Amino acid sequence: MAAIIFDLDGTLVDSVPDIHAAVTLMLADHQASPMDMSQVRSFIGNGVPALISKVMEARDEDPADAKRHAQLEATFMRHYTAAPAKLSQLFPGVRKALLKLQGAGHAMALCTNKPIIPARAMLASFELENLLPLVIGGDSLPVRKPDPAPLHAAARAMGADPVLYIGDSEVDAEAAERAAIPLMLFTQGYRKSPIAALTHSATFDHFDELPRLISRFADR
Ligand SMILES: O=C(O)COP(=O)(O)O
Ligand SMILES: [Mg+2]
Repeated sequence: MAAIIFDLDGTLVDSVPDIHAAVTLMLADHQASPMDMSQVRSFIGNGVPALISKVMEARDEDPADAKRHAQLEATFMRHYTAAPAKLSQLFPGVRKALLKLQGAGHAMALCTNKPIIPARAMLASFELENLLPLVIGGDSLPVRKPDPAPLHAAARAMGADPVLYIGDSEVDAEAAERAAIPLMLFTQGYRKSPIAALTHSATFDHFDELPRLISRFADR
């Protein structure tokens, strides 16, 4: 029975609204004007330090200014951990699909570049913590996706074979390829490239399709 690893932002949860809200509060605290939601969405995928660097670049600040970067990151995290799941929503069908997969006996884990504290808080808000008890966050290991190590760590912890990965982005495709784990690409997330540009084993547009897709894939 295949074990399944899920990405979080842009895969299970449309999390941009809360990330955008925390960026807006961070910018306000540092006397800067807000940024629109679509720009913030394009900065998501490589974790919080990369998000802060991209915000700095967009504002003609030098992301290599470590002191300024650390200040902004601390401000962002203060706002974000206070409300990681106030405006965000699960993508349609996520809960039903996870319940179905759990019922079918699949071991499941979360592997996200989001720091572990807001990642766990988000799972709790959506009452998914029992479905995804194992969480590898962006700060759980010295490296994050697209390094394959977080996927390997999740796979090892579940101790099951084969393993499938469900994600939405360029980062997920690269991590899966480097980990030699098949990726099922959710097409409605935060990907910036065309589907064909990303290495994947299957695609799906709605979580209602996922349980059948996984059982067909595992039966091959
Ligand atoms: O925090 C990010 O930038 C992305 O998070 P994800 O790995 O859950 O998509
Ligand atoms: Mg993602």
